[in-house]
Amino acid sequence: MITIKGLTFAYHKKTSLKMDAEKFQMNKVYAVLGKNGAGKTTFFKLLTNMLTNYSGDIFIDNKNIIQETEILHEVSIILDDLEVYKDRTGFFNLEYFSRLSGTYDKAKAIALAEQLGIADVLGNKVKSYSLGMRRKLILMIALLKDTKIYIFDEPFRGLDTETVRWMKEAIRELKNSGKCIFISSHVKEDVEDLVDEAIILENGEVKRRVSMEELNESNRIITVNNPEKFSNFLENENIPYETEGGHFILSISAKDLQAMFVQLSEEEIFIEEIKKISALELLEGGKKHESK
Ligand SMILES: Nc1ncnc2c1ncn2[C@@H]1O[C@H](COP(=O)(O)OP(=O)(O)OP(=O)(O)O)[C@@H](O)[C@H]1O
Repeated sequence: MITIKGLTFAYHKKTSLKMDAEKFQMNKVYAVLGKNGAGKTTFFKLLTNMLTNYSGDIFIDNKNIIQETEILHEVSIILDDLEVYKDRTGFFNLEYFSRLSGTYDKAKAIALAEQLGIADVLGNKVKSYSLGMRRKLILMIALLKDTKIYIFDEPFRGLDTETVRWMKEAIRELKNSGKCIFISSHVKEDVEDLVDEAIILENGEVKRRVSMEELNESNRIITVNNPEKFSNFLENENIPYETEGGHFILSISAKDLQAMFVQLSEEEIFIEEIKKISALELLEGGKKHESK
């Protein structure tokens, strides 16, 4: 398990990540989502001691990663901007990066490369690779390691649809073997069918954590003639909602919505517009109102 306590990190005095009392479990896939600059990569770098001048504590399996650094052998990380040695072969890079924190199994590397369709080019210099081939090589570097935690920064970027499917399957297999996996992505659809929970970062803070169930719920954006009356109604009925730019966001089934229509018309609240939206589409906005 990963536990974070009172974490604050600043680049040049500007707070870039703030996180408190967050826990992440094994056997789960977490998506870390957020706009450019939200703090995704910073979070990953903090988890792996690439950035250490922070206040607060990060524990992996109850070991403070600053004091007991050997626990980081249990973490594989692939950052979006990982630089491989372009003047060397694919084989060289796989062996080099594998040996940095463990052992190298050439047979496993070849088997993995065959699945990814790059076995034929592993003997060639990386500078002759296409972007997709280079991305595959980078994914292989992470997948060849046997660790408890895997961090993939934008793992699907530059990959074709078939490889995205393959990578998702690889991530599911890791999860089924009890690992904890973090992935960041800008493409929400890429993570929707994969993750157990999404961590929504905004300006370096966790805005929300959304479960898989919430991700798959269909939400509705509702515009009404009398917003004040409608919010009172929702609160009286104990229906949780969020608001965004004068609209209401509700997670409600079609059946319950029908029943609500009747009640609303009795109270002279009229719905002007309803739009269906997936939970992930909401993640960049919305102010949560828990019903009391
Ligand atoms: N080396 C650095 N020096 C100074 N500020 C930095 C540095 N790296 C990141 N930042 C700042 O920290 C904040 C978080 O950046 P980070 O790269 O973690 O965001 P991100 O969510 O990964 O963004 P992206 O989606 O663009 O990769 C941003 O405001 C960014 O400008």
